Amino acid sequence: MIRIVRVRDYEDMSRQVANIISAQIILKPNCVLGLATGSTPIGAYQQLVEWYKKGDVDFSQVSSYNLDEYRGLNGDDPQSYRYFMNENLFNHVNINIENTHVPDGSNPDADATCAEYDAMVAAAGYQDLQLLGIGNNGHIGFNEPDDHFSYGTHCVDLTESTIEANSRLFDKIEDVPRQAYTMGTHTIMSARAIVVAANGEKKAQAVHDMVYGPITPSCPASILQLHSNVILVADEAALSLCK
Ligand SMILES: N[C@@H]1[C@@H](O)[C@H](O)[C@@H](COP(=O)(O)O)O[C@@H]1O
Repeated sequence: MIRIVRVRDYEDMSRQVANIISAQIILKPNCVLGLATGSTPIGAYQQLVEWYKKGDVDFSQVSSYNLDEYRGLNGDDPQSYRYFMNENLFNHVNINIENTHVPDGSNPDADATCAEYDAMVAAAGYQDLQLLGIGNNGHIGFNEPDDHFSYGTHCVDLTESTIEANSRLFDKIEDVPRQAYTMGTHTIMSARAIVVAANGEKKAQAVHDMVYGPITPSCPASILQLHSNVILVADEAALSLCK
């Protein structure tokens, strides 16, 4: 079931999402968080850093597993998702960096990287709370539209639309990696609770299809309808097709 929280704007969305994450940490200080990258969660991470500095949220026992990483990028690369997480959250709070996990984009052995990542998430007991953004084409993590749902962590060929959407963060489109390692559907759906954040008109079709469309791998996010505890935090623009 997907519960919808309507918010005014990006700032409001960020505060609501940060509140859900901090509530999870307060309820279970040693919780396992599933974390996401992209423009969407940046505001929520900033809010959490602010509350951490005020002493209202303590990450000392938290562990985290990120959804995805570009294949071929080292964690020191400013375009890598490991770098993004360090810059936007981990370096500013008291999380033990050893307890933060991102698939190893520098390992060209896809089978080994993915198997190792799945084993780690499973050994941690899966995510208490998974944070998700949504791609313009309905992708979650880097699970792109396909003819079947993926299972565990795997290597994907990014679609042209995703490469184009993400090229805004690179100097030129040729620099965007063509492949990524991503948690699969089973891993994402194994989380006890899931919060999806979405803002802006570009997400409207994907948000509509996620909530009201058929459950189909052509909109990977639609599988969230089968999860018992999903909260969608979205602004009016992202909800504009959900009448
Ligand atoms: N792999 C990431 C996703 O995890 C993210 O949710 C999505 C939306 O990104 P944004 O938040 O920048 O719109 O696309 C990226 O490609």
